[in-house]
Amino acid sequence: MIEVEGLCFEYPAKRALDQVGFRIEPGTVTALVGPNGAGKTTLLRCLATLEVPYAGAIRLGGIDAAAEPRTARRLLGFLDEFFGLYDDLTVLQCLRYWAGAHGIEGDTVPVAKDAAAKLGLADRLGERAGSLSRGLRQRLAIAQAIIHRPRILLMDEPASGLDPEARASLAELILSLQAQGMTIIVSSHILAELEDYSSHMLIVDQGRIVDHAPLRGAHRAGQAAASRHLRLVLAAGADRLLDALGECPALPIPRSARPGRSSTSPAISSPSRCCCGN
Ligand SMILES: Nc1ncnc2c1ncn2[C@@H]1O[C@H](COP(=O)(O)OP(=O)(O)OP(=O)(O)O)[C@@H](O)[C@H]1O
Repeated sequence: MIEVEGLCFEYPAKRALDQVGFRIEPGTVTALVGPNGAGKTTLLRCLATLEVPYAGAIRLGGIDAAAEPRTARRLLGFLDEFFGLYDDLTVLQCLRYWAGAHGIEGDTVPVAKDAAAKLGLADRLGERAGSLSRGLRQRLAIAQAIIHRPRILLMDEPASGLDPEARASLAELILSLQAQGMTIIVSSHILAELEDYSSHMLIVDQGRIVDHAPLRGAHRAGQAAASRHLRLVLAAGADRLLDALGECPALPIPRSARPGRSSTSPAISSPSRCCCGN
């Protein structure tokens, strides 16, 4: 569904993406994670055809995004991190406006009502966008992004600024959009936001993909993430850390690093006890 090869993007004084490549299967929810400045927004904007990379290829549903950006955009919904709404319009008017902007012809009311229903906004159609809470504004922005029934939805930091209840509801919403057949990429630098709904994780750092892996299941994504990204807090320095960790069967220590396979890395030292967290 989404294929990226050798993608490079540069701002005037900064290479933001460097030889990025990956493939995302239809119907998956991919968490795009990485620290601040890693390149998440730039990557999403390139996928959304809002930025033009200087090298590499992006294919969306088999369509070459550089050669046919307009066709590619029909497949795409994009939620910007700093989305804007027409605050003076009602929810229904906002949705009808976006239906028209996406080229939907004829009576746009049923389409707008359908999108509102999908996002739990059916009883808010007459309310002004400017009067909605942050969580409901987020829902309206997503409804606008999916009004043309895209096959791919890209969301940049959708949980930012939401309270825990609204975040939980966003997670449910993402799962329901996935169940409707969408392929979704959601960016965040907060792992905990992504763990309830992601089927895959794409980790970017300094403009490069450092890992891309399936998680064991949406509801166990957090455990999987924890098992893949372990933070050790050492009470004191000690030798033979890998030997100590290798004795714990629950830890995913690579075979090559297990005791007796290789010498302990001189860069890592181990205490006789350590505590682990994520
Ligand atoms: N308009 C710009 N001009 C110059 N450099 C930029 C511009 N936008 C982003 N950058 C730089 O490109 C790199 C990638 O930025 P990007 O916004 O894609 O990262 P990010 O992972 O989304 O970060 P965050 O989590 O903070 O939103 C960073 O070093 C950033 O400073």
